[in-house]
Order: sequence, then structure tokens, then C-alpha cells
Amino acid sequence: MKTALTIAGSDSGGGAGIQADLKTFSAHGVFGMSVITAVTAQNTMEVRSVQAIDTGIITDQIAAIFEDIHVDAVKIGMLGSKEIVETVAASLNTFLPAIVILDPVMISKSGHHLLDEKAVSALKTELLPLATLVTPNVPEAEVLTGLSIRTKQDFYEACISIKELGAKAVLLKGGHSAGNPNDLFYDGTDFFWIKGERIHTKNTHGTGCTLSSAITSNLANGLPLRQSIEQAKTYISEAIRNSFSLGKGHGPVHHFYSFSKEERSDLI
Ligand SMILES: Nc1ncnc2c1ncn2[C@@H]1O[C@H](COP(=O)(O)OP(=O)(O)O)[C@@H](O)[C@H]1O
Ligand SMILES: Cc1ncc(COP(=O)(O)OP(=O)(O)O)c(N)n1
Repeated sequence: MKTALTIAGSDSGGGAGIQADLKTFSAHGVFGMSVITAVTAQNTMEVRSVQAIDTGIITDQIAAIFEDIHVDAVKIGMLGSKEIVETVAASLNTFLPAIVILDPVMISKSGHHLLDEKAVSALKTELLPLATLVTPNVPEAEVLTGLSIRTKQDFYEACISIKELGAKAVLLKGGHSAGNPNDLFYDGTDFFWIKGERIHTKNTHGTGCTLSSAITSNLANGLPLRQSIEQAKTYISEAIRNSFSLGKGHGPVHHFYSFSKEERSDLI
């Protein structure tokens, strides 16, 4: 069985963060492992409080996994602080995983800051160069580039600017734009649009975490990058289509097995 590791924050409400990542890995037949960077007291309406995890135990969690278990792909989500960004970058530089998907989580749907302003420059200089793919949403890409992103042309320019920060490839997500949620991919050579159809629901908690974890799972399972992204887009679209009302705010997306019984036995 293939393995994937998420380095991210815990969402007590179960819709985003580590919890969404592990559900997505399981749904793809991948064995999921986790390094917790922060604990959030969160539900469908708000992030009430955040406790960062001590950097020593973050280093230990990563080392405990890599010194014992083969990791096919790593996904990075909420990091919270500059110190945690630097700690994670140092560990990745030690263990050099082949695949790193970086979701540069900055603000929750409920409006809570999940990354300190001081951490942004460390994220750009220390983590982006280690990423196989970075998956910002529009507000995150605006912070990373200093550009305002409204038009299709802005999407192209933002991708070029983020690629120049050192990531091998960029997927700029269009969920926050008006109209259909089309995402733009760029790897320094080719651009391609991953087209979506807007699903009108308030239950979209955890969409970014789920998409990046689905891409991570597909890469861990050996698919090429483009196919991994295309299949992950299908997965997140179905997960949003089948999302449900849980709690009083933004309900979670629905995680489902993305392969047949026969395919599942092939994976094990
Ligand atoms: N209402 C929606 N209908 C269909 N797809 C969506 C919708 N909202 C977001 N998406 C898609 O979900 C994925 C996550 O995007 P986005 O919501 O922008 O990320 P984040 O959760 O990081 O803000 C992207 O592929 C985006 O296009
Ligand atoms: C612990 C934690 N990590 C990440 C997020 C943001 O997740 P995302 O998938 O972008 O979903 P929304 O919060 O935007 O719904 C989070 N909320 N908590």
C-alpha cells in the first residue's frame, strides 16, 4: 500500500485540516500519516482558538515517521507561525521526500488567520522551493505575489510570479473567483485550465485541504501530475456536490471511495 503524510493543523470539527486530509487519503486507498502543527478549536462557524505545537515535537513527529516508514508523498497545510515554517523546512531538507504538495493555508472560510504575517516570507523563501506543486487560492496568491487577481490574465501573471518563487509547479484555484471555479496550472512550460462548474452550496468547509490531499494521494499512487490534478478536481467536485449540512455554518464536503472494489484490492 502507498503512503502519504500530512503536516497540518487539527480541525476539531472534522471538516478541514488533518481530519479532511486523512479522510481523503483513505478514500484513495492510501495509508495516511500525520504530523500535527497546531490544534484549532474549530467548528462549522468559527475558529475559536489555536494552540501551536512545540517545534521540538514537530521535528520529532517528522523524524519518527521518516526514520521508520517509506513516505510516497507529503502534503503540507496549516503551519501557523514562522518558527513552524522553518522547522518543517529544516526537516524536509533532512529527509528529502520526492513529492511535496504545499497548500499555503492562510485564512479559514470563517475568516480566522491561520498563518502569521511574519511567516509569509519564510514560507516563500524556505518552503516554496521544496514544493512539487503549490496550491494557493486567490487571496493566498495575492499575498504571495502582491498582485490583485481578478481577470483570466491576472491568473496567468500570478502563476508566473509564484513559479518564480521556486515551486516546480503552481495550481491557482478559482473557488474564490466569480463564475465557474476554474483552476489554472503552470509548470514553467505549459499552462492548462482545470475547469469546474460552480455548485451553489454553503457547505464547502475543507475544499482546499481536500483538493490538495486528493492530488497528494493520486501522486502517491503513481499517477502523473496532470492526471493527479484532473482526477482530484473530479473528486473535489463530487465531494462538494454531495456535501451536507452539519452544524450551523459551512458544512463539510463528503468523502467517498474514488475507486471500485477491484481497484481497491489492486492498491493493497
Ligand atoms: N462552489 C464550488 N463549486 C465547485 N467547485 C468549487 C466550489 N468552490 C471551490 N471549488 C473548487 O474547490 C477547490 C478548492 O478551491 P478553493 O475553495 O478556492 O480553495 P480554499 O478552500 O483553499 O479556499 C478548487 O478546485 C475550486 O475550484
Ligand atoms: C486546521 C485547519 N487547516 C486548514 C483550514 C483551511 O481549510 P480549507 O480547506 O481552506 O477550508 P476552509 O476553512 O476555507 O473551509 C482550516 N480551516 N483549519
